[in-house]
Amino acid sequence: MSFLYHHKLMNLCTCNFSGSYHQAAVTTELNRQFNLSTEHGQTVKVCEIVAVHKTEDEADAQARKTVLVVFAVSYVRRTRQHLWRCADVTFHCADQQICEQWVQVINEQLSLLTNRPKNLLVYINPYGGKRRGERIYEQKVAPVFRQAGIFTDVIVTERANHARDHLKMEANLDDYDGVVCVGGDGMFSEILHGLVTRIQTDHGVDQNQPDAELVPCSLRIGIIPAGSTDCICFATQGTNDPVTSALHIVVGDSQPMDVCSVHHNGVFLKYSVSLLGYGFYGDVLTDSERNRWLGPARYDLSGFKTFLSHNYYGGTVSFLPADDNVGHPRDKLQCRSGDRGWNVIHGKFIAINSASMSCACPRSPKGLSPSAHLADGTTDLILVRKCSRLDFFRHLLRHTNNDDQFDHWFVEVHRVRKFRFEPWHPDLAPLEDASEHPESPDLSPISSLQETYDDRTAESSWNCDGEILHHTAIQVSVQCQLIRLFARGIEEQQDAEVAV
Ligand SMILES: Nc1ncnc2c1ncn2[C@@H]1O[C@H](COP(=O)(O)OP(=O)(O)OP(=O)(O)O)[C@@H](O)[C@H]1O
Ligand SMILES: CCCCCCCCCCCCC/C=C/[C@@H](O)[C@H](CO)NC(C)=O
Ligand SMILES: [Ca+2]
Repeated sequence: MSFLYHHKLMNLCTCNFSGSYHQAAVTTELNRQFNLSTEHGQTVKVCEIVAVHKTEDEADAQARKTVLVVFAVSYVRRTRQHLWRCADVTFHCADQQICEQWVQVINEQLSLLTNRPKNLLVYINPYGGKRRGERIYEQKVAPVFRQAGIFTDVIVTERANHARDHLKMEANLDDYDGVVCVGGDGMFSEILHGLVTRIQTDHGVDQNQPDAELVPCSLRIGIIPAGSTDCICFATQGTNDPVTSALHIVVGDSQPMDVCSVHHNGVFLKYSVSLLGYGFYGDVLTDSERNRWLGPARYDLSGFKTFLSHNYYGGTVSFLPADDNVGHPRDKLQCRSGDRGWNVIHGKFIAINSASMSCACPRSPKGLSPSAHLADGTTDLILVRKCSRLDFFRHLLRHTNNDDQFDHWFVEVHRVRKFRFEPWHPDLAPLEDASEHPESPDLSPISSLQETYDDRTAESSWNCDGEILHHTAIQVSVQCQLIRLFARGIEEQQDAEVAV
């Protein structure tokens, strides 16, 4: 149902929300921020109303020398580039009873929206990003929650893994409709692990079994971006803006999301929702952790250093393509259990990236895999083979413009449901990789940097949503729609609402 206001309808506005209310003539006047002279109209959907409340407008009443009863409707207003703001439209009525009826009816309509959270558990990482988590929450988010009548229990974390452990062992999840994470991707990872592990424990599911059927989480997770990359927030709502996130939570958005489970020899290691990166992104993260004091700038410095190092790593990647379940009636593959359909690739790789979502972030607005989907049960496996520095630079550059970053001879991408990686054992590693491109001379003048590098012994590490994994041989399996966020994915760009 829509709540329509238009300057031509303002003087006689018909209120008939449920059929049980009599017609009411409501004299209204829009706030000064709206231009009454324009011909444009505007519709506010009830599901995008944040709150309605009676207010005082003494100044206006004095100017008009008449007593006016006023109520204000706060609603979601789209501005530019997926940014949402809370805007108010104020209605003036000559009659107190009519005003109260409007407020009551709107509140009744809001109470029918059962997807809206009423009680939230909020965790704030005071040390994420530029260390502004607490301020961001208090100044930008708490007022929106208060306005929407949401109750919160807030925990400012005192150590790494505080939020994870609290969710795993202490929190009374029945008290809440959702969990809010104020921080970056690392903090989100804590919430993810705490919540998913708790649900599996409560349901007696053993996470160490790579083929275990995991139980989806009923509680949704909201992300208030206050980290360095904030790629999960950016890729699920199109912007890293705390107020926009708060409003997606208030309106009760729900976005299912795939989660990768990562195992090593049958032992559970971690979950990942965005990037699992070996080689380049693993090395960037390892180096950046040494420079945490630099804040978000640490990624730029480490990215530059890692690019200059130009390391590559030998290994074997096996994967199960996403379309193997579909098959074809004439493919002669009979229904049998086992590992049919696995592809195996041996090679030397600068980067092995598994992007379970686009991994868009301000540095790379279209992300590592622009067409990856949030909830399709697959991850995009991107293999960047050994190539020249110049070629790798061209590849990286394409993450920042509209050119296709996969359109290089040394890059291949596969949409997969599962994959495995095994680093080459130094004694078993082939001396030459037959897959290397014959015409790819290293055009870089900095090739001396590579002289001490032994590509038969070197191993990188895995960057798992911004956390380092301590094993290199891993098995990864996508768990379709294991969690839900207070988000709706990136909306098709609409014309931003201007003053009406
Ligand atoms: N009170 C705390 N003290 C120290 N570390 C904490 C605390 N609370 C959480 N952490 C840890 O801080 C790490 C980084 O936090 P967060 O992800 O919020 O910021 P970031 O690393 O700057 O951002 P991004 O992950 O987006 O790059 C997380 O791995 C989290 O476990
Ligand atoms: C010549 C300019 C090259 C610019 C290349 C930009 C490519 C950037 C791609 C960034 C993808 C980030 C994916 C997100 C990963 C997060 O999980 C993680 C934790 O926050 N962040 C990082 C940086 O590892
Ligand atoms: Ca996916």
